[in-house]
Amino acid sequence: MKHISTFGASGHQLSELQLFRGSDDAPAIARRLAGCAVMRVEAGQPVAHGQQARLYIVLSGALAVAADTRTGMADGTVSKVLPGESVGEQSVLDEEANLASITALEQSDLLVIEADLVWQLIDESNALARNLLRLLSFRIRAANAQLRRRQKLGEFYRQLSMIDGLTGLYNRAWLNDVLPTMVATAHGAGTPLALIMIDLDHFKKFNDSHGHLAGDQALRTAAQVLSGALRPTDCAVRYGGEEMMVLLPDTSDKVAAAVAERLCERMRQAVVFGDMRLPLPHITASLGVASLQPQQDEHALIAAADAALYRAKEAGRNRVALQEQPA
Ligand SMILES: Nc1nc2c(ncn2[C@@H]2O[C@H](COP(=O)(O)OP(=O)(O)OP(=O)(O)O)[C@@H](O)[C@H]2O)c(=O)[nH]1
Repeated sequence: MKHISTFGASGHQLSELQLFRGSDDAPAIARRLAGCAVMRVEAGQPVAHGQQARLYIVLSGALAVAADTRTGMADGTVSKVLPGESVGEQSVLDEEANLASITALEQSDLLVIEADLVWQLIDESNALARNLLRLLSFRIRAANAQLRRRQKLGEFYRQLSMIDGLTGLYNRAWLNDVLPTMVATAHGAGTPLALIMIDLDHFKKFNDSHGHLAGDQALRTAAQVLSGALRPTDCAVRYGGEEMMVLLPDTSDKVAAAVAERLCERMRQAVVFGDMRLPLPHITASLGVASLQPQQDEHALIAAADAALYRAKEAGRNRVALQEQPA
């Protein structure tokens, strides 16, 4: 940055500077600014702002202001500051060194106003105070909008990490996150909670006979059967390889058993296409149903459904087994 002139000698007018628009006593303010430095900064060069808080007003050229790098808000957002616009007003107001990284996009001439003088001018000029408030309000709105965008993006990626890529069902991470709350809610409200564990039958054989890609397609088909057969409040999860799970909040054991029978039947009827012309053999599934018992936690609920599933396999597969009732 090179000192090339003062504002008074630069030929620029107060009316060019947005922050001073509408000033009641423009000549007096122009006189106060007359001795302020005009600095030249070459394209690509940083605007040195050091520890001293200063207000920079672009007289010609353009600056790029990158988002704050120290507070972790840096996300590649760059705003452009054009002639008449200012940068650094916030550092002047909160007396913090400027955290943004400012560089010249082209050769630029900048009016530099030291913090002390900015404060004196705020005391003297209502127009400057008003313009500053407007500018800050605009900046706060822009920052809020950016935060909201970032939150939405964060939520999007969070949800994405909870979805199984192959089937589109919720994954184990989602289950670990949500099931403890579902169990606590059911205990707290005294409402039932049912869980159905589903395992495709002889799936190893299916894979071995038709290939892993056909196996993947069968898993997708099974997931569609589950998603298509449930109420909006029910959730389907891919629990592991060919093991899936359905959570049925507020559902009695009798209703859950009926749902499991329906899923078993639809699974039997589902058609798996290896490609569009070639239907593969039907798949079947074994299902184990459990209902949340008093004092039971999520692990015990899963174990009960797993035990029922095991009995369904033992009894010949392609069927539903209910949890054993306490004697
Ligand atoms: N294609 C495909 N196969 C998978 C995937 N995840 C697990 N598997 C397969 O699922 C099969 C599960 O086999 P097993 O646990 O022996 O059970 P099974 O052959 O279904 O026999 P039963 O459960 O006793 O009826 C294994 O061959 C796994 O490789 C997957 O994402 N895609």
